[in-house]
Amino acid sequence: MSGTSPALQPPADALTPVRHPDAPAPGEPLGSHYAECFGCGDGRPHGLRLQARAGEGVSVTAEFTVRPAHQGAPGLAHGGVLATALDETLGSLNWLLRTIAVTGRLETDFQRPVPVGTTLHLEAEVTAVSGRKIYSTATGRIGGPDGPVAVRADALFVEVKVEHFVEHGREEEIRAAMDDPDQVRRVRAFEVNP
Ligand SMILES: CCCCCCCCCCCCCCCC(=O)SCCNC(=O)CCNC(=O)[C@H](O)C(C)(C)COP(=O)(O)OP(=O)(O)OC[C@H]1O[C@@H](n2cnc3c(N)ncnc32)[C@H](O)[C@@H]1OP(=O)(O)O
Repeated sequence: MSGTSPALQPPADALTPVRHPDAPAPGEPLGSHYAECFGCGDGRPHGLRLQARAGEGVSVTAEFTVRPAHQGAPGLAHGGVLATALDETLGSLNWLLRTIAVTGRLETDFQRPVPVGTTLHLEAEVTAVSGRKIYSTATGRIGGPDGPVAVRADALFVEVKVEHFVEHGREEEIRAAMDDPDQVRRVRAFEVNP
């Protein structure tokens, strides 16, 4: 069973998403937006280290291999970890729009169990934009990029200013992020708003 609540239905006057002219070319890796991010950073030993690549239009692909640290039931991925993989993949779409946005709502369907050692092949795309609201959808397949869907999600991201993080984040991490020597991450974090 899968379904989407009315909160995730774009309004009738929603716009078709437009890829930013400076977005990475299809196939290019997006890199990490923050080294300590549990989804995409390489600073967290048990993090997902998900690597997303730009696709056509406003879409991305990504892979995540389930490790023992990601178990819920014995030998199987924890559902919350799989939701994180979907959330991270969906969140990376905003880089193609050059928008900073946070997850407002994430609805996930778990359709097949995902064993440890499995690589989840993720695909996501923005379907509509309405003001600050960005509507998107994602699937995670197992057994290959064309394998059966194990998990899927629909989401609403809400555009925010960089002040969202400065106001709400802990000061020491904010300072460290601002001092990050990695130019790509700094650009993604601080220069995405026009
Ligand atoms: C210095 C260091 C910088 C670092 C720079 C890093 C940059 C790159 C970081 C990216 C990180 C990615 C990581 C993965 C993605 C996460 O996991 S993000 C983390 C999880 N999400 C959060 O923490 C968000 C927490 N929630 C909030 O902060 C606020 O509720 C929100 C979402 C910003 C919305 O609050 P708001 O700005 O006051 O907006 P609000 O007026 O309430 O809503 C705006 C519209 O959205 C709708 N809406 C809001 N929430 C919902 C909802 N839950 N359901 C349905 N509709 C909703 C409203 O109805 C409204 O619609 P309209 O009236 O315009 O039609």
